[in-house]
Amino acid sequence: MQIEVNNLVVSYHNNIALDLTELTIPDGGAYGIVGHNGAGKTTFFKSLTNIITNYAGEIKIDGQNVREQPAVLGKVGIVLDGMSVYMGQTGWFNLEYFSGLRGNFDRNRAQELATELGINNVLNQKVKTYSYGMKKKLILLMALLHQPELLILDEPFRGLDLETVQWFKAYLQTLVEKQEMTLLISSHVQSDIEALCKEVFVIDHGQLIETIDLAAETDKKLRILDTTDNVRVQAILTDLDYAHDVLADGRIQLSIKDPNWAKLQVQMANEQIEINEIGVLSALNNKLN
Ligand SMILES: Nc1ncnc2c1ncn2[C@@H]1O[C@H](COP(=O)(O)OP(=O)(O)OP(=O)(O)O)[C@@H](O)[C@H]1O
Repeated sequence: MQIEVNNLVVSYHNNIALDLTELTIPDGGAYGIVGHNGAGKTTFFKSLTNIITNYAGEIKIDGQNVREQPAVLGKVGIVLDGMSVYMGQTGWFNLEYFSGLRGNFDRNRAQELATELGINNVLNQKVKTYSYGMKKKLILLMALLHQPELLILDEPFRGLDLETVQWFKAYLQTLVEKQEMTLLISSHVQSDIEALCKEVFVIDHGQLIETIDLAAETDKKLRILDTTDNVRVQAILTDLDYAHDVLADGRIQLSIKDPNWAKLQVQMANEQIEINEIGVLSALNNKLN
């Protein structure tokens, strides 16, 4: 589902929390919304889904104005961090109750998804007996029940164990690739965003400050190089006419796609310069936390 935002301004008590002049998110694929704490990510997600409606400007999903034609949100699933469910009721009760709000409940589909998510055996228990991860999976299940064409996930991995996060990422990738879902996801963890998203929108103080094409970044194969003699390596790079940058801490940023990469390695070996570290440089560095 395509999202179009025009002149969106959201304020809390006269303080502007979000001010997006223009933002278009194409249909299909996974997109990251990143930014420091308080940047406006959750506010953006809430506005997209009519949880917040008191704003100036316009939001369209698949050409429908969400405030005026909220039916379009029937195809949208959202999981906000800290979303609440009825803790004193069972998982089944919550699934039926929240599905009922949308008008129908497909028990078989719920059962299938619960099995995939590994929470089928706890659905008869009260939610207050669930672990944090189980509760999060229950909320995800609610969002997936209606086969959303757009899934919005706010910090979906926070508090989950590594194994669950890995499973969850693979599951989301399948949804995006095989079911052509559009995924909008926020996370403060760089590797999560890099693993899933092809494009990332960076929000700062409520404004869109940058759009990063992660696929193109990966193609450039930019690396951070740290060696036993970075000063000498810089001189070699200059001699080789090898495009590079030097970071404040002396490490060197270069592309291993450069035709001189092999020559550099030979020269370093000849001069007995060793590589301490060669890490991936991401355009996302320092933009998430
Ligand atoms: N209900 C509210 N009342 C008043 N101010 C709010 C409210 N919700 C959010 N804000 C303010 O709006 C701004 C944006 O908050 P928002 O929760 O959208 O940020 P965020 O990018 O999701 O942050 P985080 O990464 O910490 O979750 C912040 O300055 C926050 O303090």
